Amino acid sequence: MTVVREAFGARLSRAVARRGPLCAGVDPHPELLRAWGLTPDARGLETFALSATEALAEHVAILKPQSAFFEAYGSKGVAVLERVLEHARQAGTLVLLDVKRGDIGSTMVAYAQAYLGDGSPLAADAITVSPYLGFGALEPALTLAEATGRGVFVLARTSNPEGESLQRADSGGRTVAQSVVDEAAARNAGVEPLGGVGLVVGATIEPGGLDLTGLNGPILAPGFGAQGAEATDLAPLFGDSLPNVLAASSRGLLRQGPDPAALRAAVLRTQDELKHVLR
Ligand SMILES: O=C(O)c1cc(=O)[nH]c(=O)n1[C@@H]1O[C@H](COP(=O)(O)O)[C@@H](O)[C@H]1O
Repeated sequence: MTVVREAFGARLSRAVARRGPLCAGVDPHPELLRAWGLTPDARGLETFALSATEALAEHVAILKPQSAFFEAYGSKGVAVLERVLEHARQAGTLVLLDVKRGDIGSTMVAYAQAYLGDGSPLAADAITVSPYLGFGALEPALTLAEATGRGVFVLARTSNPEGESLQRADSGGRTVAQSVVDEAAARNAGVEPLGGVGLVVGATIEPGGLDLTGLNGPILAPGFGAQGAEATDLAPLFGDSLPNVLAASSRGLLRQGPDPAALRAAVLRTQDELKHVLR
């Protein structure tokens, strides 16, 4: 049964208005577990991920657990991820599950059901998807997300240097990345206050080369913090689209733990920096 839920764009806009545009990543790297005095095993993962979620969730609009760090511990790790999703829900935070899925359409149906289907144990408010098997192959995820009030964030220009040669390649007079932007913009046209098809554009990339003006959707900007991007990089990069940007940071925040007060202080500090830039 599909639960009728308000559209993702509306839910996200409200959350950002209330808590600011920071997306806190929950990336349980083994070295972070060790730095928190935990063993890099399923038990350490559980303590790390649940403590981080508890400390961060109430203070940010959206939380982004990175699935791979949970999958690495097999079924026990996935069970912890399910608990993170539940905890975040209870804290009233939206969850963007970072799984970067993208497959042929018939398989995409199954991925969509797993992460965007009502009643699925791993259902989140939104997921990251890769369009590099073709934007059209994402259709099952886009359709189910829209039907269930969920969102997707499509990789356009990623924060890693290796992405550039593929994403900036020419695709009939525009870059491949721009073609992804244009497809997402077409899906979001006319939706108020914001469409549910977001993009991922790394905060580390050079400004220019991507026209985001017609997107009418959220833009996740990872690379903030540990990968070197700073709040002051956002305005030159995103220009008029700045109000739709979610700055994402994982290790930059998590390295401040395990003290919950220190984690919260890092969130508040980062939100303050963003506030100055985004106004
Ligand atoms: O989709 C993502 O979240 C993502 C896209 C991208 O282009 N670059 C990128 O770093 N990410 C993710 O964002 C997070 C960045 O982590 P930190 O570098 O620790 O802040 C990781 O979970 C990455 O997988």
